Amino acid sequence: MCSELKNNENVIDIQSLTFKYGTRTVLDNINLQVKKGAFLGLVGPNGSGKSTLLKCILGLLQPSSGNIKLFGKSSHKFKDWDKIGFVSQKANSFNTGFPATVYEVVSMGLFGKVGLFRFLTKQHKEKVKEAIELVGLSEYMKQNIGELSGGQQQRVFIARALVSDPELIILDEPTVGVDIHSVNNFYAMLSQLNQMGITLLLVTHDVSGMTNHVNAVACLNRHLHFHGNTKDFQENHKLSAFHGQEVHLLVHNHSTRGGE
Ligand SMILES: Nc1ncnc2c1ncn2[C@@H]1O[C@H](COP(=O)(O)OP(=O)(O)OP(=O)(O)O)[C@@H](O)[C@H]1O
Repeated sequence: MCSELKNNENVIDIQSLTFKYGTRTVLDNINLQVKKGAFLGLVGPNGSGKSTLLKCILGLLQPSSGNIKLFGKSSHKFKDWDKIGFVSQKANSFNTGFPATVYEVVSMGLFGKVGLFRFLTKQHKEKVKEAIELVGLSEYMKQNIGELSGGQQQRVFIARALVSDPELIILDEPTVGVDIHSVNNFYAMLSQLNQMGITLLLVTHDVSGMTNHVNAVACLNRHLHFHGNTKDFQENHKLSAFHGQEVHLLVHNHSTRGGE
């Protein structure tokens, strides 16, 4: 699926990035590299600049200074947006009362490639089914999305991102509103996608939930305070320095089924 970049190459390369809203600096000299195959958790307190950083990466905001490269290309010259899937908070991304089946919602992920109101080919239809299967929702294919649980709905949005064969998926707080049992399964599914070679950047407040699944963590609070592997992240002194108080991580080694 993801063959163009070698394993040690950067999917995202952020160099000396500063972003200001007016005169207020909310991102200050950020340097962050996300390697191909990484599953990076980006954490930080409210207002620390996480969404702003994502918007800069996605080309929705222009940095005040610094550079962002996506797949080795400057973000302002980057055109292969098909390579990047984006899954936002469920509540912000979709009106779940919308009368559409799981199959229809996932098909929408192909509109960028196929065009709106064009017919899907047999291969496209197979692709949609494959994506739904990958997120474990085959039996819900014909069900209305509004009838699914929060965790299942988020899986639908992942499948919608997967149909265009992205090499990187960026997730902004995808577990907000998802019950605790479904969250574990949701992370396990993300790990599976990562093992298939998809690079993942997960923005979350759920520090304890994600720690067992991601393979690297970045801590943002206007500055990048830490970027490294989960083992180092779990050392309390790093977290203390970051949050200004002692933080205890809950690390769950079991996976709980149910709740979906
Ligand atoms: N459009 C805007 N205009 C001015 N200031 C903004 C704007 N959007 C965000 N901010 C401010 O920039 C700072 C960073 O916001 P941002 O939304 O990036 O943080 P965040 O880490 O994603 O927060 P949260 O976890 O609460 O979603 C905050 O102080 C916020 O108030």
